[in-house]
Amino acid sequence: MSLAFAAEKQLAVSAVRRACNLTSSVFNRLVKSETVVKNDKSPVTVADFSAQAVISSMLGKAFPGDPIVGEEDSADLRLESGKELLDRIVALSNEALTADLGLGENADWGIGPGNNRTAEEIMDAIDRGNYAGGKTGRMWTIDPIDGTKGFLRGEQYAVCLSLIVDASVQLGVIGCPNLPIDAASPNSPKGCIFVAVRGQGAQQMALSGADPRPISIPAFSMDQLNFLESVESAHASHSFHDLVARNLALKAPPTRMDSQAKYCALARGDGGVYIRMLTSSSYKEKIWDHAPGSVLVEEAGGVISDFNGKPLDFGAGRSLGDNFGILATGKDVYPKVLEAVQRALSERKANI
Ligand SMILES: Nc1ncnc2c1ncn2[C@@H]1O[C@H](COP(=O)(O)O)[C@@H](OP(=O)(O)O)[C@H]1O
Ligand SMILES: [Mg+2]
Ligand SMILES: [Mg+2]
Ligand SMILES: [Mg+2]
Repeated sequence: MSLAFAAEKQLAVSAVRRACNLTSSVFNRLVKSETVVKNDKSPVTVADFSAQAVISSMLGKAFPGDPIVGEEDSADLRLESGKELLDRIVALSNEALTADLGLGENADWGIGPGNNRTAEEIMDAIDRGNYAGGKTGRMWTIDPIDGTKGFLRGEQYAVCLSLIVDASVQLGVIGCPNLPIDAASPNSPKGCIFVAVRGQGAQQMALSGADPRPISIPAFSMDQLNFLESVESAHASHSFHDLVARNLALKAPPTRMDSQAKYCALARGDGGVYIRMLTSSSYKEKIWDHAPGSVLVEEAGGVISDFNGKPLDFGAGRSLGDNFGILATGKDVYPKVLEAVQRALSERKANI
């Protein structure tokens, strides 16, 4: 008997790998090039749309009935002013879809030489990501480039895909083209894919699929524990995280990293706690920013919840349901860290 979600996992890894190859090549060709003026966001825009088109095209072939919650939509590309952008996206998507990787991928997924899509097909693939989400049935989430700011800085970013069934994340695949395979030697080759299927554990492999190995969250003593937090202070409140760190008397400084690479770092023990305090009461966290990371952390033996200890609600639409803050860490230290978060919340309230 084959394992649950075996076909989905195979497709998801292959789609994320092709999308990672694409985003790396856009970075090398465009972001690094000196012809791109500083603060020009177009390389990330091109890579974002193309990566979503590649993943969605493959999902559409393999699982045509499954809806997709994707971050991007093609409205801008359908305007006259979007023509040039669209041409680049079609060329890049087709380059990624038709590449012959020699990895024995399934020919039915519409990939490999000769599988070029038209501009209309590419835009339709992007727009298959417009699903509103919900409590029941199967749906995929795509975040083609998570950590767009990190991508432009040449730092961490992630290509993220998940399968949610009846509001429970069953499969998460995260590609991190800039993450060293071995965190202990930062000069080791870069580029990893993280995979988790519910009930089947968590795994890391090189982008090529080589060197697959199970990963899990090690037991941390409070002395060794450190926080993993966003680089962008607009995304998460560093000052609130500092308050929690003081409550725990942490000695190690926080590691700042963009994207769901933080969840990957946690899952293999590069850091001890993922923490994310909202900076604005009007912002709702998006399900594609946390679904793959959440199943990865759980399958690596960790716990993920909001700051009230409630599970993340992936069944309330494109945004998370009624959750406040995000906390993920190993099972053994979780109760202590949650308590420190709650103490920091009441201290902050008392000081307002
Ligand atoms: N005000 C805000 N608060 C929290 N998250 C935000 C935010 N504005 C944007 N984000 C999300 O933060 C993600 C990056 O996560 P991190 O801060 O952990 O690197 C972004 O993903 P994208 O880069 O895919 O748009 C975006 O969805
Ligand atoms: Mg994102
Ligand atoms: Mg994104
Ligand atoms: Mg975004």
